Amino acid sequence: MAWFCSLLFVCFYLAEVFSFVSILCDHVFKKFRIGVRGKIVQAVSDVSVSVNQGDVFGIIGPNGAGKSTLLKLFMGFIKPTFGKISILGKSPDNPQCRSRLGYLPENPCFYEHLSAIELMRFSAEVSGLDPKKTNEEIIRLLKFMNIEHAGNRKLRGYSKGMVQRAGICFALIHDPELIILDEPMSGLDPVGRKLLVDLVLDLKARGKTILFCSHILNDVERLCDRIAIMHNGELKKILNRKDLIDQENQVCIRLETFSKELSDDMDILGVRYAKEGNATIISCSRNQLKDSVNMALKHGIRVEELNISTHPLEKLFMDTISDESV
Ligand SMILES: Nc1ncnc2c1ncn2[C@@H]1O[C@H](COP(=O)(O)OP(=O)(O)OP(=O)(O)O)[C@@H](O)[C@H]1O
Repeated sequence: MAWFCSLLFVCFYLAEVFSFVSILCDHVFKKFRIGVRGKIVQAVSDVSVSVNQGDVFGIIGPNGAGKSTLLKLFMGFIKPTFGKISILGKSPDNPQCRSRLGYLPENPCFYEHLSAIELMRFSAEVSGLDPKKTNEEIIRLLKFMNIEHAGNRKLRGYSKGMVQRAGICFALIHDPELIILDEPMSGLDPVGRKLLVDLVLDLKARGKTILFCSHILNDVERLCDRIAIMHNGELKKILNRKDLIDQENQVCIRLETFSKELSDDMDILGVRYAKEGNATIISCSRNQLKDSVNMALKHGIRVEELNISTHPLEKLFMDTISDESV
């Protein structure tokens, strides 16, 4: 087993060297000490994950799960108590790596006396972007996020959603390879959310790597190649598109009586039968639905309820965080 782990680790590093991996996080822990007695909060606990170049990777989890702390560790704003993080093949606090990163914090707090254009120009200069390209990008991004009419106005006069839009432009002005967004949908109206979805898809099409955390499962579901579920500082599960499709295919049928032929919970050819009070609950995939219902009707058993999974991520999320044994 030990040799297998070592081999896996070597493979991880080789992939990183050849730039297939944008983020590598290896057994990372982060503790905070709070209060005069130095009580310990374990914000991140033994998280190992890798994000491949060109992927859209989402992190979801309840409030206080450790999502923002993990993103701050990736950005190098705080250091892990234990474990190793590599961003674009370098340490997160390496300046060369910083200029290739774009970041939107959870609550953007910019100098309010600057306009959105001044803010973006500042970011572009710090990142060493060609001044000619800077002007083009400023216009393009302000237009894309639909705030070009307010580009010269001071940020102190912006609404929450406008600050968020300016923050997204700020994160992208230097055309970074890796974009880390903490709650990017926060404060955006439905039009703004749609713009952001289009923006993420455009960035993905251009080969960028995007990592974001969000509570809006709908957006996470439609954008991400992989989704990590965090709870109590731990990474409980990583889902891919196939997991979502499998879940979407799930059907739950409630029959009015418990079949006498079923002595206990049973699994027959992928169809699961369970007792719930006097009823039978059948869980199967959509293509088994017709046969399962026909069989019940043939035996004169009435179908009381039929549930077809329409929010696969929500279901997988709720199951994961309610199952403490995971
Ligand atoms: N600087 C800090 N000092 C002490 N505790 C902290 C600090 N930052 C985060 N924590 C604690 O770490 C835990 C994880 O916080 P974090 O902000 O990462 O959660 P989150 O998943 O982003 O939550 P939310 O969805 O509410 O934004 C929480 O218990 C929080 O109180």
